[in-house]
Amino acid sequence: MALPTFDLSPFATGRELPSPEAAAIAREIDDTLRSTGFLLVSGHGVADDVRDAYFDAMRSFFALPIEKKEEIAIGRSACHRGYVGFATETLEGALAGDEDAVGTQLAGDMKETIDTGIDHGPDHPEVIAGTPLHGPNQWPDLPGFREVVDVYRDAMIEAALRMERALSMALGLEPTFLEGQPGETMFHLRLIHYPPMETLTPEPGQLGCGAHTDYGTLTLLADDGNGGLQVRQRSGEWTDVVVPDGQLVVNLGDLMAIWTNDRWVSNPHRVVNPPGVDRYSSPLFVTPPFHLRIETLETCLAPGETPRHEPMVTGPYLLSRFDGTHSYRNELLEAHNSAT
Ligand SMILES: O=C(O)CCC(=O)C(=O)O
Ligand SMILES: [Fe+2]
Repeated sequence: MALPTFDLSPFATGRELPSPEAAAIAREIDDTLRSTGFLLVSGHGVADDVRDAYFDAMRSFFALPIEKKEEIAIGRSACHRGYVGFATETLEGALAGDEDAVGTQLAGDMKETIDTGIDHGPDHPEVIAGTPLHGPNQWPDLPGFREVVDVYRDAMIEAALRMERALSMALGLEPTFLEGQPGETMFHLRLIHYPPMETLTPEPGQLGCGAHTDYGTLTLLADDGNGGLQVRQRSGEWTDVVVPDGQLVVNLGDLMAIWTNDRWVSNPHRVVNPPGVDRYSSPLFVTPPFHLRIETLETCLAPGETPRHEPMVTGPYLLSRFDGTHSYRNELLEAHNSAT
């Protein structure tokens, strides 16, 4: 399915907002998001050479022997950062409002990842306060790797800010509404490798990445052009997402439904490992500050209308979604892994 592409350059940091040009794009984005939670963006500010160096770094890391990769295993991190091995995360069934379905499919995803976030040193106030999900990344012993990933994450955060400005305007709010929420927005950059299908012996229903919705507000994803990402339309049909070279896919996470009272909702998506070729992809997950209470925005309520969702505090909600899907945090999945 060809998704529409929107130019984010009018929302770049330093550009005057709101501008008539930005307002027109924001209106079109709103029209699209009322029917599907997926779209493409250009003008996001991530330079091709920055992206190419990052994808090369991903290939180098995932080619390392498993013992080297396990040196930075996520289970060694107190803040959910590090290497997640094959079949240890199970996204199938991780759908909003359907938490009971998580874990009914126990065969884990046929992918491996590194989960990273903004590096928080020991003096960061949230680290001092012991807030979960805040702390340092774990880095492999690969020269230049950390620098390349940090440069790419910074570029992707700028892309995310452009998108947040567009979404804020699309909701009839100040352009800085989303980025200006009190506290520190969580930006989790994930590096993913999917091996080719024929190198695997999947259990029934096992996928590269099981059907799920994303948890936060917004995800921006780059891939290597090898395909495999599929999105479920409101009609129930699964369609392939083709990401043209140089563009990013943007999709909504579940918290957006609370904020917008279901004007915009997330779509389930999944990855089928492509045949004959490895797939590398990388989502940046944008989640509002840990302590922020998400409740329906006034601009998304018609006169007399009441919110359809209970308010939710971001951090505990995100942790509960991680607990359901990561075997190192979930006894049921852990037991399945050690038995197979
Ligand atoms: O690799 C992809 O294309 C999608 C990954 C994804 O949906 C996720 O990690 O949430
Ligand atoms: Fe996802």
